[in-house]
Amino acid sequence: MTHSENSGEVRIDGLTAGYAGRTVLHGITARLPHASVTAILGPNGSGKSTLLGAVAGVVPTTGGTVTLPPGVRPAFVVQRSAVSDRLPITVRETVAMGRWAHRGPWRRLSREDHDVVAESLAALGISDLAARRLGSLSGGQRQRALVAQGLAQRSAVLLLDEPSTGLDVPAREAIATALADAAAAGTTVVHVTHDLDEAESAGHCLLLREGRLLAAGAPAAVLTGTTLDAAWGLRRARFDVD
Ligand SMILES: Nc1ncnc2c1ncn2[C@@H]1O[C@H](COP(=O)(O)OP(=O)(O)OP(=O)(O)O)[C@@H](O)[C@H]1O
Repeated sequence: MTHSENSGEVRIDGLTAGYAGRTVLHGITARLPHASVTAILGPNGSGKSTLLGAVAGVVPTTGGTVTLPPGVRPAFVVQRSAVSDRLPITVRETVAMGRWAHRGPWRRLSREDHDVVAESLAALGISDLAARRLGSLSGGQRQRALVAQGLAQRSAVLLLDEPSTGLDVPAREAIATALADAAAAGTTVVHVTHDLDEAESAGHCLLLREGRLLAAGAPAAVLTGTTLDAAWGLRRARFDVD
């Protein structure tokens, strides 16, 4: 991971990464634009989570570079299934953990920390759930809490792995609005999604197939019949063409 002067975008150049000697990403070069929401799409196993993990710094890279804005430590919201529902913590404590990067876990939260936690809860519409135990929540409520934890980190780069998968429309809309607001405030937001409608409302899209970048750019340019056909064979299912 290297740092250099840039506007806040994330640059990925010739990135190769994988697990235990097995290469999953093969020379990905892409930009994740500043103050925008980027959607990463692709079939199961195409390397979306691996790419996000490599940008987050939790998946080791074997070649190429990820260049973050100077001094930035990305906020990373993992898949809900990766979080134990047995953790004996409340929603407020879960979101407050997002401040640990700033305070360290054993320091008292400052007034500013408390304000950021309250704002993050409000942004996801879960202020009324603050005292509930995380493990007692529905999947959608828990996912909102995890996104709020990501927001509370106030990082310039916010990475989320399938934040909306399996959620109902109000939960999806709450998350989409919170991400759009974060981008409008200058955050580089990147999320993995399987939802083409969600990708269409992003500012930028990356489409992966078998660990390679098939297309990148504005949703209208990436989500065409030709590219979707190449990725999934979906052309006839979604577009009445040919
Ligand atoms: N921790 C791991 N250890 C070993 N191999 C892994 C690990 N995580 C993912 N892989 C492998 O890497 C490849 C890409 O997986 P990845 O999770 O990045 O794909 P994805 O596009 O996010 O898939 P999905 O849509 O199913 O979530 C797959 O073949 C997967 O089996």
